[in-house]
Amino acid sequence: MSEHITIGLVSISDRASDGTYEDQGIPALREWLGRALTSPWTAETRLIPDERPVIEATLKELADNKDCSLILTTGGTGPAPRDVTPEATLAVADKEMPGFGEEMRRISLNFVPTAILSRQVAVVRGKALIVNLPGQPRAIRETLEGLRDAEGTVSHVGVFAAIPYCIDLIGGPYVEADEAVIKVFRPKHALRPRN
Ligand SMILES: Nc1ncnc2c1ncn2[C@@H]1O[C@H](COP(=O)(O)OP(=O)(O)OP(=O)(O)O)[C@@H](O)[C@H]1O
Ligand SMILES: Nc1nc2c(c(=O)[nH]1)N[C@H]1C(S)=C(S)[C@@H](COP(=O)(O)O)O[C@H]1N2
Repeated sequence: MSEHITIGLVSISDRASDGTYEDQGIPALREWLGRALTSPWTAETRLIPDERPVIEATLKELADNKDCSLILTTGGTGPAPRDVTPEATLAVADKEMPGFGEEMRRISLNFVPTAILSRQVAVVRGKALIVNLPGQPRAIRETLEGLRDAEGTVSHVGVFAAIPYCIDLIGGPYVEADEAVIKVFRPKHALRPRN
């Protein structure tokens, strides 16, 4: 019963977008989603500078015109003057989803004490869930997949566990993932038979 999903992947970095260094954000997002998703998916990718109007226009285009049910941004969530990803995301929001930011900071504190410097937010715009992730490429896996102990058992569940059901609730496709990477949770009444 898996359905196809279009996912917007937006890397927000002055230096990656001007070629100072190679962007690792979009490759890291692609790599993680490639391992995690068992549903068919395609990506709409954008590499853009830390410019609020550009970020807002990109999020609107992906949500409104490109049929993205999920948009993951990476970068620009910190306190530096040019970090404006959360402001741009909130500016295009219909609804704020505070649980994602709260939980990602909690997960990230297991990895770095500077996790509290990320102002990352998540919002719903129309039929799209938009989630900010920090710019460090490794933060993508850390926040989406969560934390494992030495035996590989999950000790802190990543936020991706809640993303498919959120997409169900806003009228998007039914998305499934590989339990070995991330165990998606849905209430019993919302579960569909496996393919
Ligand atoms: N797209 C990216 N590709 C590779 N590394 C990145 C990327 N974005 C961020 N990083 C790394 O993570 C660090 C922190 O990310 P942050 O978003 O704060 O970048 P920054 O220092 O504001 O600079 P910039 O916006 O030019 O990437 C960066 O200094 C860089 O080492
Ligand atoms: N999981 C995780 N979260 C993290 C980090 C990280 O390496 N891993 N880096 C932190 C740091 S150092 C900063 S400054 C903030 C904001 O990063 P950004 O401006 O690149 O989005 O995210 C924080 N959150």
